[in-house]
Amino acid sequence: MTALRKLAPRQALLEVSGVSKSYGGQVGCVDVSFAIYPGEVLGVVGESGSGKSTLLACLSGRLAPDAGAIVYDMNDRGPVDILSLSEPERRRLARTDWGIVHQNPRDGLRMDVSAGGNIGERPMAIGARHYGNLRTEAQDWLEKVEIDLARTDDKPRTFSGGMQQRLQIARNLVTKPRLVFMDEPTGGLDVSVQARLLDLLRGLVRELGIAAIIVTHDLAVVRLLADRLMVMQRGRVIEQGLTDQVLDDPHHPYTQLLASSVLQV
Ligand SMILES: Nc1ncnc2c1ncn2[C@@H]1O[C@H](COP(=O)(O)OP(=O)(O)OP(=O)(O)O)[C@@H](O)[C@H]1O
Repeated sequence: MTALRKLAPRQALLEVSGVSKSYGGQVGCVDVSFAIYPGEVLGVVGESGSGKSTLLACLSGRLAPDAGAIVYDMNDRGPVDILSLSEPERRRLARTDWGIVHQNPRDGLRMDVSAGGNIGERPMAIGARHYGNLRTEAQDWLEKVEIDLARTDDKPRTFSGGMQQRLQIARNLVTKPRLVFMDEPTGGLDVSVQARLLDLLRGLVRELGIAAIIVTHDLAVVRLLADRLMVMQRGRVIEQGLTDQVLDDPHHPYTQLLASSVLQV
């Protein structure tokens, strides 16, 4: 008789259950639950004020939710509720396993440190010391994000918005995090710059096998980048599923409106 091997259940990288956060009487997000697996890209869309940024801030440990659990599968410890971590532990996680790409690159870059220095900081924070290797690695990443190597020693404040955003991406990805949180990564950029940046992001995320949670109000961004999509309205998740399925066959009236407004453009 052939022995049937039992498949081990796949461990989620991040498992979120019942997360809620309000600001006084104001609803931030309500009872949000989902799981994300290694290498998967999850898009979170919704109109302004639907709770996307609140959710992202809770997930990345920048804001304490009022209720719920956020369990992250740590490399060295296995699944841990991030709310139970001490502040230094959470900071270490943010420097090693996670990346955070802010909408405004000024929030994610050190504007008074050179471009090369911005990239080298994360490897240094986890122990890299050899100057020559750090510079080579920084320049590899500048090339990956299409920034001229002649700008290695320039400060990011002398860069265009698109270059700053590409530098912020390099700074986050250099240590190959397992999970990257992105808040409107192409917001505030010209349409032509957005398209190039999206292409670049898609290539890097796929090449490195990184899981990502991307918050955006732009359906073109999720169409291009996200394997799965979660739609939020008034703080609640109203629909989630595979991106193409949700956008091509939306069930909730709000998602139908969202999908049809894109088609009409
Ligand atoms: N610091 C705060 N104090 C009070 N209310 C807040 C605060 N931050 C967010 N809110 C409220 O929480 C709700 C969700 O806001 P949030 O910023 O998470 O939405 P969003 O979907 O990210 O919006 P946007 O796309 O405009 O950034 C909104 O009603 C907002 O007014």
